[in-house]
Amino acid sequence: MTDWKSPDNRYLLERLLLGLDRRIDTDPPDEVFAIESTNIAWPHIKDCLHGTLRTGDESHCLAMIRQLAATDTPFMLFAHQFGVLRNLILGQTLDEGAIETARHVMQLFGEMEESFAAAYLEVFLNRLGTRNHLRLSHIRALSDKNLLAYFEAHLEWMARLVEAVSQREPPGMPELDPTRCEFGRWLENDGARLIRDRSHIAQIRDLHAAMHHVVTEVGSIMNHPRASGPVYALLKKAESYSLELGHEISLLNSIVIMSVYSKDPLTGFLSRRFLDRVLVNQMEIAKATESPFSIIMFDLDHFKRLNDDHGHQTGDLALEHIAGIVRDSLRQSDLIFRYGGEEFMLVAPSTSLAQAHIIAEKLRQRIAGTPLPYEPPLTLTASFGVTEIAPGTYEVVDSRLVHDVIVACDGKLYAAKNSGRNRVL
Ligand SMILES: Nc1nc2c(ncn2[C@@H]2O[C@H](COP(=O)(O)OP(=O)(O)OP(=O)(O)O)[C@@H](O)[C@H]2O)c(=O)[nH]1
Repeated sequence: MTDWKSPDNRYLLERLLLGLDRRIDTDPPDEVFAIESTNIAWPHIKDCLHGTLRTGDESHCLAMIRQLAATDTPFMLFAHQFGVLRNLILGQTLDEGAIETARHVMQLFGEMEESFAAAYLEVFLNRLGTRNHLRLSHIRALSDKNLLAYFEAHLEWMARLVEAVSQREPPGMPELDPTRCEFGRWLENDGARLIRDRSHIAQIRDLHAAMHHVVTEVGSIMNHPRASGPVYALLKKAESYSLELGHEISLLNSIVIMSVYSKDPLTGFLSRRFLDRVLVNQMEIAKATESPFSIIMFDLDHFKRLNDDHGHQTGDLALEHIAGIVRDSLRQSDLIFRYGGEEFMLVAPSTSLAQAHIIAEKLRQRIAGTPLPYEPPLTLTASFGVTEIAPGTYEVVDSRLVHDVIVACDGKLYAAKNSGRNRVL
């Protein structure tokens, strides 16, 4: 293997780079114009290369690479511009008819790129390890893990992966067979029984298998001489699959909560005593899966009047009627609590504010558009408050945070009542 840092090679590259600079000043090729006008990293790449070639010290280049990695700038952007630079130099060398030199330059650029990609991968692995550790700590903090125990097992699997790749040790890789890791075994057995929707389970299996496939690829190439760039790209993909998996497991977890925790007998909704625990858990899950969730509080309008005019029994019928509409309108993974007499709280995992507004608006319309079968039919309406809980907005999950979130949502509901009822705020 040639060494691009040897004095001879540095001299050759520097000479070619200076030649290119002269040409750029007098007769700039189109690629340079396009890339200079669209990207600010281009001069930095050239400057740091000049510096490295002159002194043999690549620390300036590595600092730039680490800076790119630390700000999550895709390596591809760097690699692309580095490739443009290489092609310009190659083109110039070929124009001069120096075919052997061109071949040599190709090899040197390949080595330089690998050295930069390795530095980039190292920073990425450190950051991935830290992120994964943080996700694990949020899952470990859960009071009722239920299915999230499998996400915890999966995150431990990810931690082994990061360790094995950092050490470049294929034997240290976690279980690669998607049906034999802890999550995979659960998915094949109890998971398949829990998820009644066949297409949903097929989707989760595919996602899980795709992640294993990507990681198997990492294991097979990581010790190849130019693997850092592809390993980085594959791991980035594996991390995004991993988060998606966490998201799916958290939705399944809600199904377990809805089927196991005790319910209010009239509406069949979860009783309020579990609310704080569920919200604390949901906040940790949101942190671990890096996805927001939303809560919707809603309250029937003028319910006292309905009780007063038609009797308490009719009031009870109305509550059952509303419960039926709500149940028919929601996902299996949404958690619904009876918060007070005629007040409800919906906890919608992995749901943004905009999505939650759509859900609330749909509920509002269905409630107002489906009169209680009575003689004559009674039109009911409800008012809604919606709040999003984004994982980036809090550090510590505690009862105070839960309290603040409920107060914020209740405030919206109160405002909806005050601004005329039968609306979503
Ligand atoms: N039938 C019945 N009524 C209930 C139940 N729980 C609470 N209520 C009644 O719901 C009514 C709620 O009244 P308010 O809090 O004044 O609210 P509202 O009349 O709906 O007025 P707004 O919320 O301001 O629109 C009270 O009369 C409660 O007695 C229940 O389980 N069954």
